[in-house]
Amino acid sequence: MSSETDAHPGQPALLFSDVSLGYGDFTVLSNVTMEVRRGQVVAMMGGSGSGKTTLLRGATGQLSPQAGAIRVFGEDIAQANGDGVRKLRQRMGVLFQQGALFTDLNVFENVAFPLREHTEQTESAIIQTVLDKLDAVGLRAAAHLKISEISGGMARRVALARAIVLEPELILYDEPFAGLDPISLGITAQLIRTLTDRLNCASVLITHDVAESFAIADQVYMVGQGKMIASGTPDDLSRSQDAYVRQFLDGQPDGPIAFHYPQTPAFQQWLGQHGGRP
Ligand SMILES: Nc1ncnc2c1ncn2[C@@H]1O[C@H](COP(=O)(O)OP(=O)(O)OP(=O)(O)O)[C@@H](O)[C@H]1O
Repeated sequence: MSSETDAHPGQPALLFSDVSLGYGDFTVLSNVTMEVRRGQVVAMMGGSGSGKTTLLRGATGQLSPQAGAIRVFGEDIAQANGDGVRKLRQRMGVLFQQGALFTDLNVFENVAFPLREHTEQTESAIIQTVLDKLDAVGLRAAAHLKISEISGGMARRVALARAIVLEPELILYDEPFAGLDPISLGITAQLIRTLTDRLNCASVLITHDVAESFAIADQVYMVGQGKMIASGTPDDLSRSQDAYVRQFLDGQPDGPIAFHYPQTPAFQQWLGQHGGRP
């Protein structure tokens, strides 16, 4: 696929080497190793609470690993100083679940915002770039609309145009398909693939959606039970007989993925303080 035409085959845009991540002395995921190269779409999958968002926080440097190293464009992000992290983040686009558009700005100004903040481009260059990015998401003719005048699916696409306006080398998408109707979902998935190919960037999707992500991903990583459960191409995973992978892909209610959040000492303590029965 497109990874074969990778313009930068030498160095992954994102590399996790034997990484453990968590909060305080609670470890969410251990020994995670994965890489994402330019031109690749990589899907990061796992059940609710398995640690997908935690991985994303590691990639942006919001969370330092408890063990191992996270390299962004070859640099250890946990070792970088404030200025270094800012420079790395400028080369990344992050699309959060709630696209958080500015409701007091119209569509055009929302997409123009990062250009005004981070570049010295002239007004005519800004108009050209913003219309070009809106065109890439099919919303050139919606430039003048207020945020209150566009649908939820359109708002996602505006947020996507804003995330790519600085032409990032790495884009992280947090649940890009959540809450979209089947048509918008298919359009968004194809957009992610097309933009990855056009910008030759590396794209990481955090998602539960098997069908859409398998249709566009070059590589899939699946986390669960505190570790990396499986990795491979969508075809590799589709053929897997691993019980966790099968339960996740087939959406079976019974299997190794527990419905109940596990009881922790902190919960037992809270319950005791509130007079609940164990
Ligand atoms: N700020 C935090 N402090 C302490 N624990 C946290 C924090 N954020 C997340 N967790 C815990 O880390 C674990 C993984 O959460 P995370 O949000 O990474 O899961 P997820 O796979 O993204 O889930 P979902 O698909 O439901 O969004 C959970 O047990 C959660 O309770």
